[in-house]
Amino acid sequence: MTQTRTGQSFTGTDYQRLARELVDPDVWDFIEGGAEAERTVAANLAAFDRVRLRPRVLAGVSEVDTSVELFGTRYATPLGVAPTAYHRLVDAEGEVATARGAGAAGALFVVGMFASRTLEEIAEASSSELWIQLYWLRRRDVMAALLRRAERCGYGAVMLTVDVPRMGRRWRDMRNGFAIGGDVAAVNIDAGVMASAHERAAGGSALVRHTAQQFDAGVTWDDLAWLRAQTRLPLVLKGILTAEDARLAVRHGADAIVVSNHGGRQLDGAVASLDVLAEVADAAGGRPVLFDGGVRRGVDALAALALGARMVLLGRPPLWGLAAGGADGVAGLLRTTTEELAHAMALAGRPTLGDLDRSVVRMSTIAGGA
Ligand SMILES: Cc1cc2nc3c(=O)[nH]c(=O)nc-3n(C[C@H](O)[C@H](O)[C@H](O)COP(=O)(O)O)c2cc1C
Ligand SMILES: CC(C)CC(=O)C(=O)O
Repeated sequence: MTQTRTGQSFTGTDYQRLARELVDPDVWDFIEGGAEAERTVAANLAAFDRVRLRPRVLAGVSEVDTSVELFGTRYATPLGVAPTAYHRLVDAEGEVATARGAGAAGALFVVGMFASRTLEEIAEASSSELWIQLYWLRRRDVMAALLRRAERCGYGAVMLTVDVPRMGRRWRDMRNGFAIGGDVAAVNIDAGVMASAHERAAGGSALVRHTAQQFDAGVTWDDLAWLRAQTRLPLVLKGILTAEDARLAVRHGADAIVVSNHGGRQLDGAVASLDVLAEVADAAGGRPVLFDGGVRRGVDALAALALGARMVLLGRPPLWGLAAGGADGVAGLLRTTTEELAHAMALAGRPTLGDLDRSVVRMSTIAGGA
C-alpha cells in the first residue's frame, strides 16, 4: 500500500498513522517509545523543527542527483534503513520484506543482530547492499559466528552498536511487561542466548533482563582490536555523540561512524543527534559519517547531509512502512522520502549531494552552531 485513495503517494506520517492502527499496542510502544521521559526522542524531532535553510537560486537544477558512494558501492539514495530488531513483530515476512523494499528503492539495509529472519534468507531477497549490525555479547563466539555467516553471504560492512552497555529504561516496555512473543525470535543466534528475551514478567521489560545477562558492559576501546581481527569488512561504530569519541573511534580503526543517540532509547537527556553532527564530522578525520535520529522528511535528510552526513539512516519510519504495506510499504516510504529530498535539493539550489555543505543551513538555528 503506497497511495492514498486519491492516488497521492503516502508520506511518512501517513505510514505512521496506518501502522499504528495495525500494530499490537505493546509492539507499538516498543517501536515508538524511548528512555525515561523521552526527552531525547522529542529533542531529535525538535532539532529538525528549528532548522532554517539558505536556498540559492539560478543554480541549474533541471537534473537532481541523489546518488551516493560508500565503501565502493553506489546507492540511488543516501537514505538507508537503520538496524532495528525483530521485524516479524510487524510483518509476517519480516526482514525479507524489508530487504525487498530497500532493494527496490536502491537503499542500504543494515540488518540487526536480532533479525527475525536468517541472514541467508535476507541476502537471498535483497537486490541492494546489506550490512550486519552487532552488539557486543559476552559470548564472543556468537559474534564471530555471525560475522562468518555475514561474510559468506556478501554483507558489505559490520556496524557495531556501542551505546547499549545496558538497556535504556523504557517505561512503556517496563509497564507493559514487554517480551518478544509469539513465534518471533532472533533466529540468527543460539536460542539459549536469547531465552530471556521471551520471558514475560509483570513490571519489567524482558529486553532489560536479556541485555543485562548477555551484553558485555565491560568492553573498552582496546577490545575493538579483537573485533577488527575477526573480519576484513569495514567496521562502522554506531552511537557516537562527541568529538572526543569520534577521535578515539578513528584512532582505534573505525572505518566510519554513525552519529546516533539510538533514537532516544538509551540515555535520556542525551543531545539531539543533529545538534552534534557538525562537531563529530569535524573530528572524524575524513572518515565517512553516517547519521540517524528523528529524520522524518526529505528536508530533514537535506539538513543532515549538509551538516556532514554521507548517509542518513531511518529507524522507525521503515517499520511504519513495513507494518502498513510490507515490502511495498518500505519501498514507498524510502522512495517518497528520497523524492522529498530531491525536491528540497532543487528548491535549495543544490542539485547534487556534493553541493550540500554547511552554507545550506543557517547555523544559528542548530544548537551549539555559531
Ligand atoms: C524498534 C526499534 C528497534 C531498534 N533496534 C536496534 C538494534 O537492534 N540495533 C541498533 O543498533 N539499533 C536499534 N535501534 C535504533 C535504530 O538503529 C536507530 O538508531 C534509531 O531508531 C534512529 O532514530 P529514528 O527512529 O528517529 O530514525 C532500534 C530502534 C527502534 C525504534
Ligand atoms: C532488542 C533491543 C536490544 C533492540 C534495540 O536496540 C532497541 O530496542 O533499541
